[in-house]
Amino acid sequence: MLSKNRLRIAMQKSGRLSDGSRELLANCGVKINLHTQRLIAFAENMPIDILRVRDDDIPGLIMDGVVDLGIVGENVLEEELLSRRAKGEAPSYKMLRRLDFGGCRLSLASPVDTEFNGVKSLEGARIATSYPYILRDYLQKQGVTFKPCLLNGSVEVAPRAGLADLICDLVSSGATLEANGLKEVEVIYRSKACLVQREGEMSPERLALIDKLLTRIQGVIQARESKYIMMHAPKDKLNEIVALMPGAENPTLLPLAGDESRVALHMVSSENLFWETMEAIKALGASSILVLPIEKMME
Ligand SMILES: Nc1ncnc2c1ncn2[C@@H]1O[C@H](COP(=O)(O)OP(=O)(O)OP(=O)(O)O)[C@@H](O)[C@H]1O
Ligand SMILES: O=P(O)(O)OC[C@H]1O[C@H](OP(=O)(O)OP(=O)(O)O)[C@H](O)[C@@H]1O
Ligand SMILES: [Mg+2]
Repeated sequence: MLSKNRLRIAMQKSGRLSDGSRELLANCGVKINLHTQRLIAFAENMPIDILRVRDDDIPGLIMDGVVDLGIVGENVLEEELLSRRAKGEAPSYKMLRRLDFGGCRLSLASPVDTEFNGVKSLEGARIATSYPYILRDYLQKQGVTFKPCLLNGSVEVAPRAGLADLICDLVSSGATLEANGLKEVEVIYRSKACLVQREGEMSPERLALIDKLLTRIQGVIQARESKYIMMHAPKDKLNEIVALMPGAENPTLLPLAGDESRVALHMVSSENLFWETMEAIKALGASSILVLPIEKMME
């Protein structure tokens, strides 16, 4: 039985978002044993219960106030929002933040051998999708009506099966489209995983716990996007070297024993350092360039 006093978080049980969701919570110091097939997991060190469900159910669980937080794709959240609005409901939730995984786009795709003459030419077309409301919202704004063909999975087979003229489905690398003889013709929605909170009353303790988690998530994501950079740099080229580093803060400079012309330079960069930048830094006379990952960060 779930306790009313513990924070409830819904995440995808198995699929594209489950590893990212589990890792994020683990990196935030939430200790959960998800190795078992249990659909409910209890954190050992914090008053948090995890509900492991189909991703499609997460927006509804948040909007109905069953869980306090959920980690879900923006695409699924938006579809549920539009679907409930179409039924005359007024669903609500709080978007706490976008996360750094689950990036994909919802796109229209047509068979490679057919010509695409723009969205306006789709009037009356049969389009297979699992996202009828997002698609309708997009096409309606362009004054286009279409015939939806609802499929919950394997949408890519619809044109070859003679069910539809085009599809509207999620794309990331584009490999699935290619394997099915389809080409992406229009992006209609860009999505990432996000952290969502239910509306409504919450105890001060629960709000404080959400706040703590959010601060930790910020630290985890910021650390993942940052690098610690160390090098030996010539003193007369310091400005040029620092200017090459993306998102650099003030560097720390330390003397190098037995070398008057160079210093040890340490700094945190808010982005990854590309090979090209490292080569340019080396060309300015720097050596022993190290780029290290950062585990945690707090400002
Ligand atoms: N190719 C992809 N690359 C990155 N993220 C993706 C990709 N496809 C989907 N996603 C994101 O991950 C979410 C979950 O995708 P997944 O394919 O695991 O869903 P599902 O098959 O509906 O799973 P479930 O069994 O939970 O209903 C999508 O709603 C989307 O936000
Ligand atoms: O552009 P790509 O990198 O090929 O990714 C796109 C595919 O990924 C998703 O399905 P997934 O593989 O998660 O399987 P599913 O159909 O079981 O949801 C999505 O529905 C596409 O089919
Ligand atoms: Mg699903």
